[in-house]
Amino acid sequence: VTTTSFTTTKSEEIFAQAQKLMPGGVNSPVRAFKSVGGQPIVFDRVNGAYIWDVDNNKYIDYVGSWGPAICGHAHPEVLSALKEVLEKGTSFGAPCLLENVLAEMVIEAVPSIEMVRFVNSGTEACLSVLRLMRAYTQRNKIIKFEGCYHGHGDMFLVQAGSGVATLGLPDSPGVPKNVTSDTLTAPYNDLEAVKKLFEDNKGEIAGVILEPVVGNAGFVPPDAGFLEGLRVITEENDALLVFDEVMTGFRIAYGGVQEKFGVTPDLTTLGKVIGGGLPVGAYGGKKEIMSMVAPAGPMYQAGTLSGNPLAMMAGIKTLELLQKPGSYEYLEKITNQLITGLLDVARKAGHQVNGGNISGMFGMFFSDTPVHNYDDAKKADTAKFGRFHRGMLEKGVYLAPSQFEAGFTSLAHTEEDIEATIKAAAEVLKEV
Ligand SMILES: Cc1ncc(COP(=O)(O)O)c(CN[C@@H](CN)CCC(=O)O)c1O
Repeated sequence: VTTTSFTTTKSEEIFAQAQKLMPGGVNSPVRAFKSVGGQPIVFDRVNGAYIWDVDNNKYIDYVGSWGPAICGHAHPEVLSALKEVLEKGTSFGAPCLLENVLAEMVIEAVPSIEMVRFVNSGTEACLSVLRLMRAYTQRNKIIKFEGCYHGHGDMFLVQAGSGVATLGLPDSPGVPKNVTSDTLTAPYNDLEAVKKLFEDNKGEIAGVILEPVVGNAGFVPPDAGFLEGLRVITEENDALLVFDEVMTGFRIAYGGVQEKFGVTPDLTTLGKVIGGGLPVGAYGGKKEIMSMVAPAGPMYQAGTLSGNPLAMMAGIKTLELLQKPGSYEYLEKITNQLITGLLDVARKAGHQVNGGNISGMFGMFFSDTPVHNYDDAKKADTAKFGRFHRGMLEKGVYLAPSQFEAGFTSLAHTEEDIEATIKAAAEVLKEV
């Protein structure tokens, strides 16, 4: 895909103005292109696998709004369902049937979820699940993994991935030490480190929370036995196992990583895909645990727009589309074709690269060692990644603007899109 004259005049104007109005000109840090350099692209519209920016450049999109656009942007069936719901109002602040419908679909799909609560973002889901972990076990400490990102809640901003890693931030200011003193960290894929933390903090750890396939340190899948090992260790210590499937839910498989890998956590967080592009998050798990959540139980959590009909309908239609036979086989096929092609042309151009995919989630590191954890990921050549990102952008391919993010495909991506992307990469990788 080549764009004749790649001009970003309007993007630059709008972004210059944005920087006067909003910190860094964005409403989420990773969008500012800080780690890849250069001018962020201001979107005008999206459709299917494509983006058009305000200068009318067209791109093949491998970010998909960071996951929600798994059926393709602005899917006609999602939009028409939303238009119908719109006629009846946007938010009730009261029970509505659509909440039951999406809840039933989520409970039906996700092995660990017997009962679910909807919220408005992945961050909210993770904040809530953290409180529930502590309320249920009456213990305060949690284990998270270096490079994993669970939203921007204070407790999680320790060795976090995603934007925190992208910007190379130390743990964020404004987070009191006494808040993060209960957050223990271990390297991803390191069961011995987890065992040691449990030994050193006997009876004090509420549970372990992780991205069961990491997307926020770049794409880092679990080593064989890692997830199974965590399930055993948490059971041995009467601690909870929590999968943060905000990114992987309904993407790695319809039932998430827990279905694909056959390891069932006690609690799960969801987001992105289940909102079909509207603000939704969710947390759920065993009825016995979820029954602690107000008003059924004493653990408080609430939200004005939680479960609103618009967001529920966007999620319902998205999951219906994903239920169509062959969806995940298609995602696996085109995404494996993509990453195999990218790694191949990169090696042919003399670069050391590692990467892979699981279903519609992929990643590539400019690194000569396979990446098993955050330390490995940080050894990657992020400067080269930045040059690669810019080169691909100018050829009409929009990749996640950070080495510490994953890539996402959709049911709307065609084999022609994949081939065009690989062709563009072959040209760019000769120069980076
Ligand atoms: C595993 C996982 N858990 C929680 C979150 C937080 O979800 P949100 O609050 O951004 O909806 C996320 C959000 N992911 C980032 C992308 N890496 C969102 C993009 C952004 O921060 O702008 C996540 O990946």
